[in-house]
Amino acid sequence: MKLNPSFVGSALSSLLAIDLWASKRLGVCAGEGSAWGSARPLMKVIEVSGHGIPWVLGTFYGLWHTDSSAAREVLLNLLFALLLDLVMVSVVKGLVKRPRPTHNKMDMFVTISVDKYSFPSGHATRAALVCRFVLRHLVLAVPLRVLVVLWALIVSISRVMLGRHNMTDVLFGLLLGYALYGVVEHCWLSPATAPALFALWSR
Ligand SMILES: CC(C)=CCC/C(C)=C/COP(=O)(O)O
Repeated sequence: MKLNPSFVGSALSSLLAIDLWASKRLGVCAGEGSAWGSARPLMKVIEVSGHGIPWVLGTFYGLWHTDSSAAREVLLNLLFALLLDLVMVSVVKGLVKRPRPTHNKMDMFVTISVDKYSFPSGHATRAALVCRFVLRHLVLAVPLRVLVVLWALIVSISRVMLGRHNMTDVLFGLLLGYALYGVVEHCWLSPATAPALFALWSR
C-alpha cells in the first residue's frame, strides 16, 4: 500500500502541532510564575542529576580511586558510553536544529553551542543509557533498581515540565539512549580488546 505524500506530510505536521501544544501545557515549571513555578528549584536539582558534567567527572573520580580491575573495566565502559552519548546527541542536534520551546528560559547549568537546539533531549538519552548500564552492570537490591528506573523517568519528564523540551524530543532521546546502550555492549572495552587503554589506567 502506498501512502499519499501529502497525507503523510499533514499527519506529521498535525502530530508536531499536538506535540508543541501539549508540551507547552505540560511546561508547568517553565518559569517562577508558571502553575507549578514553586517546584522549579527542585526540577533544576533533578536537571543537574542528569547533566553530563557530574556523570563524566564522577566516572573519572571512580577510575582514579578504584583498585579493582573489574570496577575499572565497568567505569571505562561507562565513560565510553557517556562520551558516545554526548557526541551522538550533539551530531543529531546539529543536524536537526529544532529550536527549544519558546517558553523555555535558557538558564541551564553549563551548556555547549548545540544545546540551543532541543532534538533530542540529551538528559533523556543519558537517563536511558545510564539506567540500562547500571541495571546491567551493578548488583543492586530490587528497591534500588526501582529507584534507578524512577530517576530516569523523572529526569525525562522534568525536561518537559521545565519547558526545556517538547515531548517528542524526550521520547526520541529515550529511544536513542536505549539504542546507544546496545552499541556500548556490542563494543564492550576489555583488557583483551583495548590493552593500551587498560594499561593507561592500571596502577
Ligand atoms: C557540557 C557537557 C559535558 C554536557 C552538556 C549537557 C547538556 C547541557 C545537555 C543538554 O541536555 P538537554 O538536551 O536535555 O537540554
